[in-house]
Amino acid sequence: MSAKRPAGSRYERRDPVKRAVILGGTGFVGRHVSRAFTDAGWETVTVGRSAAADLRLDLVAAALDTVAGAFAGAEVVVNAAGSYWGLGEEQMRVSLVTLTERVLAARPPRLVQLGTVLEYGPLPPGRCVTENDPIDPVGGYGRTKYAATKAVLDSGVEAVVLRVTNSVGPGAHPSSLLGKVAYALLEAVRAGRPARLELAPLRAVRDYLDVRDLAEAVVAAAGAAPGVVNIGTGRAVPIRSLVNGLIEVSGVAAEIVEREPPATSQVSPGAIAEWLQVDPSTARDVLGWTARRDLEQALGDFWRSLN
Ligand SMILES: O=c1ccn([C@@H]2O[C@H](COP(=O)(O)OP(=O)(O)O[C@H]3O[C@H](CO)[C@@H](O)[C@H](O)[C@H]3O)[C@@H](O)[C@H]2O)c(=O)[nH]1
Repeated sequence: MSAKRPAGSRYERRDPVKRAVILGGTGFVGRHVSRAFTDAGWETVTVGRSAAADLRLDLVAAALDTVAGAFAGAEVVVNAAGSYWGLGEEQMRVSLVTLTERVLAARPPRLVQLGTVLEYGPLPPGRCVTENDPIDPVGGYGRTKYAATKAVLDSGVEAVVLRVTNSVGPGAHPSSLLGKVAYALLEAVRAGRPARLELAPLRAVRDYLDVRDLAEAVVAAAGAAPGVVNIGTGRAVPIRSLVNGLIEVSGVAAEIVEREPPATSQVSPGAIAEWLQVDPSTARDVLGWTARRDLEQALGDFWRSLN
């Protein structure tokens, strides 16, 4: 370790600022990832299709040279890109797998790939999902995310794949369960009436993270040994309690109506996994990371971010 010099001295030498390129850096998770890197002293470049991105780029359509150019000067590239809400499996294949293949073809110096715990097969209630559990995704989302992970692991690019559980916090997607609830509550506030929340039966018990904890896991992964790491809290909570918690912080009078959706409708990417709890020990040992925020805060901050 070098000796400290007085600040402002002409001998002062700062470490060069490291650059992280965040693909999908204007999305729900990507925005928080970008913020966490900035907070940790990194320079960040967000890449995405929206005008809010530092670099506006469609990673599927752009020329490979252009994608490679986006990685210039980067120490690490984070892949948090790819839409999936409301998309069929074929469309998800393009938005998640083709996109990842193109990122790999552009040879990032180092990659943190955001995968999902839905890449594993369903586990019996009470069991924690570990990195050694069988890969047997049930839905189209889990299958396509796994195909993207496999492309990463087979590519020879130095990469950490994070298999992530559900997350909530400011900017949560309007199509997610908690997004739907929050926007319905907001509409009710604006209309000055109680909310009526029509939902598929709230049977699931899931491991939920504050998205800002997830973002810190990504920063920790930027310097970690290559491999696959599951990211979650290690605690499964009934999603009904999260819905009720959100209603409570909103202060809006609400009626929940639970109804089986038609067999043909896709409720959620992970509707099949009713029980989901992550074993957080690899994340702790390999990344030195543990979730530390509580969900009440995450729900409250999400609600306040909409007002
Ligand atoms: O009306 C509804 C809507 C959803 N759910 C359930 O609520 C949970 C959360 O659903 P949702 O917010 O739609 O997200 P998931 O399908 O769980 O997918 C999220 O969680 C995955 C990991 O767990 C991530 O990989 C995905 O990116 C992320 O969108 C799931 O168990 C759903 O079955 C209901 O019970 N009723």
